[in-house]
Amino acid sequence: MVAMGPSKYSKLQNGSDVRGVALGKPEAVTLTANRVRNIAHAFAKILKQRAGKEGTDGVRIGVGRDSRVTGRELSDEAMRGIADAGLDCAAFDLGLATTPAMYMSTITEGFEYSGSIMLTASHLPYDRNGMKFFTPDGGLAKSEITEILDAAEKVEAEEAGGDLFTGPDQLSSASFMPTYASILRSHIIAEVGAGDAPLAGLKIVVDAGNGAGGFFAKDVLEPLGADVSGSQFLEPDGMFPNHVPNPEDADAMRSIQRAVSESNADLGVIFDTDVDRSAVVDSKGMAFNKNRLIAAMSAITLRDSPGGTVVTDSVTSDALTDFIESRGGRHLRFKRGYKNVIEKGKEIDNCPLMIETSGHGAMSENHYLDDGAYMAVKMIIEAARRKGDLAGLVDGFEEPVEALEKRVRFGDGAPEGYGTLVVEDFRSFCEGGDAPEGWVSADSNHEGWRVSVLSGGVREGWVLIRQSLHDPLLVVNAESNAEGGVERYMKVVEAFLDKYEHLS
Ligand SMILES: O=P(O)(O)OC[C@H]1O[C@H](O)[C@H](O)[C@@H](O)[C@@H]1O
Repeated sequence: MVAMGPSKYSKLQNGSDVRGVALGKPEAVTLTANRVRNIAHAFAKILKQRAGKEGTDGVRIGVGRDSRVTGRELSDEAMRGIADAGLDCAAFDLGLATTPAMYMSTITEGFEYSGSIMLTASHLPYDRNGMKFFTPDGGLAKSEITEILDAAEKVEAEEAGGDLFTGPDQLSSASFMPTYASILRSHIIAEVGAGDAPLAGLKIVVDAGNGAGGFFAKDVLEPLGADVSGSQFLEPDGMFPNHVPNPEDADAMRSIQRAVSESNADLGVIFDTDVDRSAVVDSKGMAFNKNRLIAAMSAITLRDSPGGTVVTDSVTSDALTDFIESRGGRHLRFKRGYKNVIEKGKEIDNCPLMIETSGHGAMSENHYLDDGAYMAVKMIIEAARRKGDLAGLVDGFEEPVEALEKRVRFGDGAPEGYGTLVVEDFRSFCEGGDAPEGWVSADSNHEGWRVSVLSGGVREGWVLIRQSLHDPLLVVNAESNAEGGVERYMKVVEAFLDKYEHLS
């Protein structure tokens, strides 16, 4: 008997998102227009079932997209798929939008959609696209995405995605981004407390990387008095001709640092394509991304929520823990994956901030929503209050001298659970006395295995080996406060990994 591989729909699942190739040779395209239509159809039907149970009538779903070249076509298909789910299903085209705004459209008065779909593949190349789903309860979980994809597969099998029900009343367009921008503006006005032009005198450069974030300069900052001249790549362009829209990317960060310096700005803000992530640069060019952004956001939130817990992903620096503790907080270094981080935070009393080094950051005060624009707003409010001095916010936080991330792929034939097996071995290696002197298991290990490297009894660095969340590979992270330290640790790791035949 031939074993069944994963279905074409289930292969589109990437954690709590749908992702695939949307452009290219037909045989390479996995996220076809037809599949998007069937997936949206399945989402609408699932919402309909839920609405039926709750005794409410009708399902209204908003559809937004980032600047990708395939965005409009796929959005049109998603709209049809929703309308085809029944006469009581209506689809609203929200046009160019951001991922967090799509969630906000489900809870904002006057819109209150039953659900929303965002077409985006975040920072991935121009030929990819994807789908994110929201209801008023938040972003859908991994298990719900599996449920939708299974149902979509059935829709395809039954060929039920025809034009049977689509009537003109079921397809409309609506404008939500101006409402969302006004929510952000009101927050800045209220928090800075300096009238209706609280950003007058501040020069802020925005880099939207040709994604969906251009509205932030024109509709949020400028109306509040900020000078946004010098902003760059605000025009949506799905070929992303300037740099990868990704605040984790070194070239992207250099680009905004250059823009801040050339235009003598007080601040720079950079977004990823769909604006669920952001980073900031101060007037001296200091980058607030990764650990430093977490430190800054921790300082802000712990001031307002004393003694709170900050949940982060697993690859954060030891110095970040020290910093959070120095501000009276507790650092829970959890797992990679923004959903993991946010869901963990929801379980904890007094957890104001859940944030990843990738730049996904959510706050309990903002619906536990990872919103890059909201995080930028928090940093801008702080900059306005402190007359631009963001460096003072992270006083005492030190970046490590060296840091490295290495991704080690599994070769063909690697058995199921290979990553877990290697990680378990690494744990035994560290705990069984085979590791070099000074390698001690870290206090908390929620994912993979992390060791602290001590030198003369003093913490010098750390190493973490973990299975990647989405890919068949191991990720090794190492940081050291000693020059040459990372190279030393990596020699140990490479010698350890050498014996595994399925690692390339
Ligand atoms: O495990 P990795 O391969 O490093 O990927 C993990 C990362 O994947 C995506 O980028 C998600 O948006 C992040 O939330 C997550 O942390």
